[in-house]
Amino acid sequence: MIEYINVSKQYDSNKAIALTNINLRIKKGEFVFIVGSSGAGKSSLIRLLLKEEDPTSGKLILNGEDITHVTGRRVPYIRRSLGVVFQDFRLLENKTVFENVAFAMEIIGASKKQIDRQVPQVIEMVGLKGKEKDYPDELSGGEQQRVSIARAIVNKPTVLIADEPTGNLDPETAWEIMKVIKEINNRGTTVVMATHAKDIVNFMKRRVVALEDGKIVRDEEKGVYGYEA
Ligand SMILES: Nc1ncnc2c1ncn2[C@@H]1O[C@H](COP(=O)(O)OP(=O)(O)OP(=O)(O)O)[C@@H](O)[C@H]1O
Repeated sequence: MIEYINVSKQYDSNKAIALTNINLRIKKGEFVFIVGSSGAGKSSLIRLLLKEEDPTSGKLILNGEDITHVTGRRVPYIRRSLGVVFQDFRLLENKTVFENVAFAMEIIGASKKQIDRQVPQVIEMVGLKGKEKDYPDELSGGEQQRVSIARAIVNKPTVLIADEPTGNLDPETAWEIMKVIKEINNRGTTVVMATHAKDIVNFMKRRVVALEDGKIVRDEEKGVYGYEA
């Protein structure tokens, strides 16, 4: 469902190559950790999938569609099948928990009826029932990340992409967030998670793809973090 075929990315012709000949196939329902030191290319790999950047060469397939080069108008439709969670939550501070999640549905033109049905469901799923009317600044970091996860999954994406989702959280809260992400994966959503969280990767025993200097140096079915940091 996600396929990188010989993908390379160079941001600037006089700069180093961020990704070199990436061949990676991720099946529906898989849980994949992307690991590697800072600058190894994890975020670049994700940005290509989100169509924030085009590959310099190679081919990128998502759900059977060639998305290597797509025109601007098609990009929002591609993004609908991708839910994204970032390290820094990126919530709208002037909107409540409910409104933050509802906004993701409003953007794609969902009806009020659909919103009123789906938003409470995902808010409950991420464990925030009772917090619907709270604003982000009234929530803990872990709770804010739960809101951002609810927002990412409310439109039922086929893939959840998480770029360092536990990076701003203490270890205990990080585990709580991982439980939520794991549950989303158990319900059938593919998860691609870039992370430096060694303990989490080692405990989960999921597929691990390791990048170094823009190249895949390891791809293991039940992998470990494999670095000391
Ligand atoms: N917008 C950009 N313009 C130019 N070069 C970039 C850009 N984004 C990333 N790079 C370069 O591409 C390489 C890979 O960076 P990338 O951000 O993908 O690494 P990363 O593994 O996600 O790192 P981190 O763990 O710090 O987030 C680095 O050499 C970086 O300097």
